[in-house]
Amino acid sequence: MASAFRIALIQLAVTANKVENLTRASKLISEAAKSGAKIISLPECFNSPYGTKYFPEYAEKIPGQSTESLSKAAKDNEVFLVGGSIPEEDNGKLYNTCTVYNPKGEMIAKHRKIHLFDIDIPGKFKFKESDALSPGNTLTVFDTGFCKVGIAICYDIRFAEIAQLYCKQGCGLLLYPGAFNMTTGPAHWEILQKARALDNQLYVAAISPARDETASYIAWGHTSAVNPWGEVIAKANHEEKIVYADIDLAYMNEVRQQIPLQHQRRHDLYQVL
Ligand SMILES: NC(=O)CC(=O)C(=O)O
Repeated sequence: MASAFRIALIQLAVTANKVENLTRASKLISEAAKSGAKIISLPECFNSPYGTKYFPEYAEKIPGQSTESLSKAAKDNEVFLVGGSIPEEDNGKLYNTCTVYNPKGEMIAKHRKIHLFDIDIPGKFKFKESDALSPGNTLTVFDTGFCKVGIAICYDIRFAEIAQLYCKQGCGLLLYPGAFNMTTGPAHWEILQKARALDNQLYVAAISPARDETASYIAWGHTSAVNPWGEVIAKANHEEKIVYADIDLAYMNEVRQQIPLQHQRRHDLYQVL
């Protein structure tokens, strides 16, 4: 399998119309596949506006309407597809869930957001995802043949240990469907991607919905990809856009040889268990 491949990150303009979101996502997935992308990702909450009041209304069982549409898009375009996330209903509980498909359209992974977004920045921004959602309890890595890919959702990017564990499990790429906002986005979105990429010397991408100034939660946008040297190699502004990034695992290995962090850890003194 090739050590260099293209990924596409779809900064989708999500609306309140679920069918419209699914149709538009499928169209952009086809466009990205035609441009040579082998792994394609949608943003967090790609089928619904982001907000605790929307989750119960848009929630679906898996499999359901949205995941059937993702499976078909992966199969029709013969790509690995990371389905951003959707509000999922299971046994009376709601989750923020990412499903992943192989080029045959088979679901190969399902990841529920582990850390719920409960923050309070007085006078600026408050959000309590746990008012509506329950947290997931598993970490998620899948293999593509190109490299192993680790998945986590949005707020999960702030927890460095997950990325470290994924690195230890052999991932070359971490994908974070996410929707930062106008307070934390400019402050932390890019620097967190750089931090996870540099700490672990791998590729990191974060995939946001496009910004909708009329929404109750205004997403920062700025879908981007960062290489193992900590450089932003591809980036959107805030409008709908497909962001392409070329992943080069030979380059990743070069960086790891030049600065051999992986072999220099003092596990005799410390260890993340
Ligand atoms: N929306 C999120 O889950 C996270 C976020 O916006 C932040 O960490 O900031």
